[in-house]
Amino acid sequence: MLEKIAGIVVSVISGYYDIKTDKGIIRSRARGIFRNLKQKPLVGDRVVVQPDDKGINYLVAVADRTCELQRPALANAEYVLLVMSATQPDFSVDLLDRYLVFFAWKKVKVVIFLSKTDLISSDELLKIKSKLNEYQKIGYQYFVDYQDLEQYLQNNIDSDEIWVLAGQSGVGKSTLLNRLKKDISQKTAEISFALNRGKHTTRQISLFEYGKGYIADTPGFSSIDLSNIKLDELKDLFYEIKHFSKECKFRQCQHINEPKCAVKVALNNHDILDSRYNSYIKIREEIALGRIPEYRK
Ligand SMILES: Nc1nc2c(ncn2[C@@H]2O[C@H](COP(=O)(O)OP(=O)(O)OP(=O)(O)O)[C@@H](O)[C@H]2O)c(=O)[nH]1
Ligand SMILES: [Zn+2]
Repeated sequence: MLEKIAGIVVSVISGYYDIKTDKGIIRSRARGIFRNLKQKPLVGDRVVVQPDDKGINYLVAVADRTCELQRPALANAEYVLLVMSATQPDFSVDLLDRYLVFFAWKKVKVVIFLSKTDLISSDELLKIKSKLNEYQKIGYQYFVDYQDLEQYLQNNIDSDEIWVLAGQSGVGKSTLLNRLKKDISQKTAEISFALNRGKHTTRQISLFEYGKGYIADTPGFSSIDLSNIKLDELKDLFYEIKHFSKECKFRQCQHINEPKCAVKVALNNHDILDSRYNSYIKIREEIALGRIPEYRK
């Protein structure tokens, strides 16, 4: 019996899968069975590789995914590094809430990075920071300084954890990625996916090592579409609304006009931001009317 090895798909090139394992990168093919089942393995998949009697490596099993993203396709992302720009395009809590709802729905955790702070005054930065502090209270950590972010990612990206950048077009995702990649190539010269070098035929997502885990080299979520979120599940995607809703009189309270609604009480006490509650109502109406716009990357 030839040895089976567990690993993670770090890139896909013309039907070949590069699997990072304890024994280094193993280039494999996928068994036809995956194609037949329409279970095409993706970058980020946790897989098992086994050589056949001719020594050709085959991907023989793919573990269930914790989440799956499209455009570009990526499995098992644990965190999104959401890039929001201070200006060009302007910082918007409305858009931020939409992203946060989407990622909560996708079950991906979020850390926020505020880019282009060099283009605004210190007063404007203070204003944005005071808004972001409110999001920090909800549970969304944020960074405005590249060095702080870099240090955080180095120390906190956990073993085998996958991170992916996201954000509106023009906020600086590629700029940030290039900077992170440059850092890593300077600091850990020995890490390289040597098999890949110069062989990219199509531009596909791949993972580069960062901290103890990985960052995807292409931003994800090129568009966010909220229209498939169910009306009833939306409320729990706002974490602080979910938190306060435990005290609502009705278990199915939608926090609109129901009596003894703890969310409304929290809103009146300013324990929930008006802007967050308004985002909830607005997105709810859009879903109800089926007229959610698609936010392009
Ligand atoms: N001044 C300043 N400019 C920045 C910063 N980050 C990015 N830019 C500029 O903003 C523009 C857009 O940056 P990109 O990195 O291409 O943005 P992106 O998010 O990858 O954009 P898409 O590819 O359209 O999704 C470029 O001209 C960058 O040079 C920053 O921190 N400060
Ligand atoms: Zn309620």
